Amino acid sequence: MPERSPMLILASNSPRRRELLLSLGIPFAVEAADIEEIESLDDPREVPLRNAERKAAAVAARHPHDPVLGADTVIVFRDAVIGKPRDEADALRILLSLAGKTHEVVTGLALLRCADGFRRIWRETTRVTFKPFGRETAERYLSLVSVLDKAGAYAIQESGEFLVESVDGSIENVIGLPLERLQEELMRLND
Ligand SMILES: Cc1cn([C@H]2C[C@H](O)[C@@H](COP(=O)(O)OP(=O)(O)OP(=O)(O)O)O2)c(=O)[nH]c1=O
Repeated sequence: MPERSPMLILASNSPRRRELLLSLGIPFAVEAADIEEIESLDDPREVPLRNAERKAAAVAARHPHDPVLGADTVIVFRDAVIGKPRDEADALRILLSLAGKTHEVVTGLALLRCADGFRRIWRETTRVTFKPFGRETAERYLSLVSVLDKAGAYAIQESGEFLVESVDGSIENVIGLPLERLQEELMRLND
């Protein structure tokens, strides 16, 4: 028997995910998985799914009676994954490569509970189109926003208007946690 009532655990270091999950008004605890993330696979859209599953599984193994949520956000552009930039120069290169074009922001989600084998793994995609900006705008953006911990070297929630022309899909998904489907999946935990 568990020593306390089961509680949702968010397997993440991301303050943005914490804030988004808080907005659902569900009690939860946070315990980061700290796994090594996969950076590429033949199918780039599989990368966030596998990473989300690995993050959730690492924490779920330590708390078999609690449901655990893992998530991973990547950019997919020209059939390749763009993760977090290595350094400022890499960030500038990434932003310039995305300027004037449309990319996908793909978040993988995994909700696992070891005790009864509950297992839901899904992904959500948002299409983001960047303005056709040049080096000056990209450098100005990088001087304003800290991007080294952000997939694709930008944060739509921080001065995103510098870069973003349009968004097709969930904005929360771009920030790291798509809430609508998540809410539905969380309700299944009690079925
Ligand atoms: C594109 C984009 C990404 N991001 C963030 C979301 C994610 O936190 C991060 C992508 O890295 P992730 O590896 O998905 O997450 P993380 O390392 O921050 O946290 P953890 O693995 O512990 O859950 O980039 C934004 O905040 N805004 C954006 O516009």
